[in-house]
Amino acid sequence: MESPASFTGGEAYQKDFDPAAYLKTYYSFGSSHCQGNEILELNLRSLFKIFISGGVKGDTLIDIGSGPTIYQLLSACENFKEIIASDYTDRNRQELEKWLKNEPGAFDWTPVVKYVCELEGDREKWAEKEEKLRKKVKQVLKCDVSKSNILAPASLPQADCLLSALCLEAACKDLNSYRAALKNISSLLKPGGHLVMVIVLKETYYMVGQRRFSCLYLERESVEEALREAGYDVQCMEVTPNRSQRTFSDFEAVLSLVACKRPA
Ligand SMILES: C[S@@+](CC[C@H](N)C(=O)[O-])C[C@H]1O[C@@H](n2cnc3c(N)ncnc32)[C@H](O)[C@@H]1O
Repeated sequence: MESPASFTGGEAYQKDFDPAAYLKTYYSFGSSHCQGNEILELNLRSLFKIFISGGVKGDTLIDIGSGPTIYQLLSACENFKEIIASDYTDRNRQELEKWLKNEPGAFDWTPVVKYVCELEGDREKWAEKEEKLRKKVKQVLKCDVSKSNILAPASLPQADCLLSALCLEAACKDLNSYRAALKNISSLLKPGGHLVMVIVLKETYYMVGQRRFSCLYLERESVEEALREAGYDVQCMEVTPNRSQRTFSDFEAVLSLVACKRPA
């Protein structure tokens, strides 16, 4: 199946991607939006398994296409000294900064942080974890995965770990650009370093408020092939079918993975 003709590229993201609507739809815990919550819980458990049980660790982690969200960093922040977040749009980066600076009007991640603390063994440590994460995120940078230097004009030393959740399939028009984007982001990773990804499979669109955003239709096999071609050995991969109601998007499964960058 082809992704829809109406590809929503950088301009659409910059103009129409509303961080508040996105957060409300997909990241309200305890709201009536069950789909977001189930998938969010699944992703939080996968990231817990990868970082806490699986022990992916190091000095620096770069999160690519962070959007306005921090859930993906909650377990990771236990295992890295420094985190760099990044996103394409100004509004997403501002929304993220608002939470990092604990400013009024920032999204309330407390229920999500509590859930992760519970997974990690002590629900009561949520305020400590929020503070830890706020300290560890050193920068929020502009990023464009379609460029060879994705963080230009910034330039960073290669990191021990790259994390990317739900970004490349949103940012890329076709499989060729997906493969190219994977290679672009990989230049930021040390040989032997880990790439952690959360990916939606067989999705063609997702809604942000009333706006429909396109998604590159991906199958597990195309992801595996793109990773091999970009120089990775996949260490673990888990596919979970989507059993929830499909109101805001049409994905069929979520894939989480850890891959290791082969030495050059
Ligand atoms: C579905 S959201 C995912 C956000 C967040 N990582 C999450 O897990 O909810 C897709 C993100 O990709 C970003 N994006 C779109 N095009 C991009 C590009 N060319 N380079 C980097 N990020 C891009 C968007 O700004 C948006 O934040």
